[in-house]
Amino acid sequence: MSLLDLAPVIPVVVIDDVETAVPMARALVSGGLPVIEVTLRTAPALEAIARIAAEVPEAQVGAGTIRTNDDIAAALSAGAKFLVSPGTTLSLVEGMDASGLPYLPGAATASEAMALAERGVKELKFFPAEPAGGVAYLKALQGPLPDVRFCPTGGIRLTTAPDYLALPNVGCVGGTWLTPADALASGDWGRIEKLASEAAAL
Ligand SMILES: O=C(O)C(=O)C[C@H](O)[C@H](O)COP(=O)(O)O
Repeated sequence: MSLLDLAPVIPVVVIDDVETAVPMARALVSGGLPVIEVTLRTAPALEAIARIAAEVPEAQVGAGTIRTNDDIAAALSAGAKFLVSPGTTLSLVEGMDASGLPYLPGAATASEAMALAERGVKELKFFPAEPAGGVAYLKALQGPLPDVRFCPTGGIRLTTAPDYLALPNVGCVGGTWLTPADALASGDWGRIEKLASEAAAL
């Protein structure tokens, strides 16, 4: 099944302390969000992916902020199940394709989406969703690019997600609002599970 259709929301997670990775993933899964993107923005990110992959088998853990082919290799060896990038270069999409994993390459314009669709890649991350034009922009892309589907991410919250999810060219949305830094730091797994269950009901 397509990455876009597994859950209405993909939590985008920034891990500062590797010890939070497994309880956080369990809270997200219990709340109903099994697809989790761990951004490669922090030092513990790869170890966090490895631990979630090993200890939370119900989760589908992927690597976000993929920018280089070295990132792809590192994500693969950590056990990532999918790859997400904020934007796309030719070598990056070639590397993602060669990885054998599902992937969501980033695109923010009609031209970027067309370049990927020309290669047969038609499921994309729309980033940064809100600054790039949000719901109105995606609605406008639907006419000329009806076969391209998106996971918009960037500035989306629980209250704005439904407008995106109502679009026919949106499969799911991504966001960091499910795992607030203060909830991770204080180990407030109940709060994260509640945020996940609200999002899973969208
Ligand atoms: O790190 C990445 O790979 C990214 O592409 C950026 C993230 O998806 C956004 O930063 C989402 O963050 P919020 O706007 O807080 O929901």
